[in-house]
Formats: sequence, C-alpha cells, structure tokens
Amino acid sequence: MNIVVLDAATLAGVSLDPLRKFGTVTEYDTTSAEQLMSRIQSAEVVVTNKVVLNADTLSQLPNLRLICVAATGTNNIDLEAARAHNIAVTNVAGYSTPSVVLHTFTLLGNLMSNIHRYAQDCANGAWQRSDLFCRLDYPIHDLSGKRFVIVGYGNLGQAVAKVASAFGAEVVIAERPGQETVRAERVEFTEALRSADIVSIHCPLTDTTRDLFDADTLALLPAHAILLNTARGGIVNEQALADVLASKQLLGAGVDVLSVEPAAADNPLVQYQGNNLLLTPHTAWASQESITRLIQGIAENIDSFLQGREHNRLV
Ligand SMILES: NC(=O)C1=CN([C@@H]2O[C@H](COP(=O)(O)OP(=O)(O)OC[C@H]3O[C@@H](n4cnc5c(N)ncnc54)[C@H](O)[C@@H]3O)[C@@H](O)[C@H]2O)C=CC1
Ligand SMILES: O=C(O)C(=O)CO
Repeated sequence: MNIVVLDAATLAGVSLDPLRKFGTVTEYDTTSAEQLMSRIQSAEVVVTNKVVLNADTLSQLPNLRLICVAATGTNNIDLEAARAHNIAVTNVAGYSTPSVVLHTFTLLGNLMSNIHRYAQDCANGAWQRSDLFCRLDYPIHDLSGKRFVIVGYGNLGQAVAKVASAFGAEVVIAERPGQETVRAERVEFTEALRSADIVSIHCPLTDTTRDLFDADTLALLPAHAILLNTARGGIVNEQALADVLASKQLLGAGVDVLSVEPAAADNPLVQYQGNNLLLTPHTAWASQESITRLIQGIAENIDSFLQGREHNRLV
C-alpha cells in the first residue's frame, strides 16, 4: 500500500516504523495547501495530524481508501465528503489523555497560585529584596471546594473530572447547550456556567460548538471564574475572551488552542498582554509517551481497516 504522511514533523521524531509493515511510507515534515494534491494523488492511505482535507480535495482522489487522522480531533477532515466518496476515516481516541489532563491542571494550578508571576519575581530579584520570608503580591486560591464544570464529558472530560474530584473540587457536568431535557447527573448549561468557579472545555469543534463561548456565554461566568480550553480553538471566541480578561470580568484563562494555528500575530489572545491569560502553543497532547501511543494507534487502525474491523472508525 502507498501510505503518505503529510505532517510527520508533528510526530516529533518518534519512529514511524510501526507503519512500514503495511507498505511504502512517504513522509513529509509539513505540507502546504499548494503541495497537497500532488503529494496524495496516488495515496491509498493518508496520515494527517492537522493538514486539512476538504470536500474539493476528497473529490479528486479515486485511489484513497483510508484517512488516518493522527489525532483525536477530526475537525480538519470533511467527514461527510469522505463518506460520500467511500473513504474510511479513523482517529486515535484516548492516546493523549495523561498528557492533556496534566496540561489542564498545570494551566489551572499556575493561574490559581499565580506561579508564573511568582516565578518571574524570583527571576527579577523581587524575592531577594523582600523583608518577609515569602512574597504575597498575588492572590493564591485552593482548588478544593470549588465548582469545577466540565463541558464535553467524553474521554478527556471524564479523566479531568476524576482528577478534579481527587483535588476535592465539586465536579459539575454541563448538559449540552440548548437541551430541554437535562440528563441525570448533569446540570443545564447556563446554570452550570453561572455557578462555576472553573470551566474546562473538552468537546469537539463542530458547527454546534463553534463560538459556543461568545460574549453572551462568557458574560454568564462569575468574575472569579477561570476558563480552560484545551479542546479546540474556535469553540471560544477569541476577541470576546480577550475583552472579558481585560475588563476583569473573568479571573483568568488557560488556552492551548486557537482558531488559526500556528497563531496569527494579530490574534486577540496573542496580542493580549495581561497576566491572567496563559497561552500554550497546542502542546497539551504532545508528551513523548502520547506520540508513541499515537503512532501505535495509527498502526492498529490500519491493521483493523485491512481486517475489516471498525476500530476507531468515524466513517
Ligand atoms: N489540545 C490538545 O492537544 C488536544 C485536544 N483534543 C480535543 O479534545 C476533544 C475531546 O477529546 P475526547 O474527550 O477524547 O473526545 P470524546 O469524543 O471522547 O469526547 C467529546 C465529548 O464531547 C461531547 N460533545 C459533543 N458535542 C458537544 C456539545 N455541543 N456540547 C457539549 N458536549 C459535547 C460528546 O458527547 C463527548 O462526550 C477532541 O475532539 C479534540 O478536539 C484532544 C486531544 C489533544
Ligand atoms: O489529538 C488531538 O486532537 C490534538 O489536537 C493533537 O494533535
């Protein structure tokens, strides 16, 4: 089989050997929109982490049998177009759970204890000049006893909820927005947000979740709340978030994902200067262990596809 890997550089040098038993593997570190068609014209399997495969592209690939998304989120693939052209699509569910959970609580812990600001003060000499044994310039908060709202209660939402509970937080699972019937053990979306101390987003980016956290939704959050988005850019409106952070209508935000990646220089969250925002460059997933599991997962997906099994199949 002819297997083409479009953005191998995202796999950070971990060997693609597990894929080689299925055929010839052609690796490209990165692939631009202009380079895409010529590279996948004769591919039977395409492996992509974030290169976009849209309806127009998928309509021109008669040889393509399988798209292996080298990620959990699949918003870069037009799944309907893939279905229409009889192209199977797989993702890898759960490969990055330990890494995303650690990243989520690292963002939160920094924001709640102002670690980034205290560390800066050690580096710039403020502690050395201090009269006290410690410095207490910035407030520090406990996670224990806080209301921790999860939006998107799948693999990652459930894993984050477990750790939040272990910290002594009260976990609240938000019902999907706009749902008239609220399922057992869930709280209506706007009610959950109004009483939140922390909101952590773990749903996919879809037409329904795009701009889910716009100015109106963000206005529901109490001013002492912290918002975490390790899911996808586009779920939180970036200008609206920058505005509530600047006006102190929100205590803080931890953001790992933006609507356009790599970040655009004029992105409102890149431009934002306040220290109540922690922005990371889409690294929540990227532990070495996750990447090893990811490549193994892709190999299992190809194997399952060839055996006619539906493992990790979205289409
Ligand atoms: N920043 C990073 O490095 C990473 C980000 N992700 C993102 O995290 C997302 C979630 O991953 P998993 O938990 O593994 O996926 P999952 O499919 O197990 O869980 C997603 C959950 O969101 C729920 N959901 C869907 N639409 C919703 C809506 N409108 N409102 C509320 N909930 C909704 C689903 O019912 C499901 O329970 C992925 O789609 C991906 O975009 C995943 C891995 C790494
Ligand atoms: O797995 C995912 O969905 C990621 O965003 C990492 O590429």
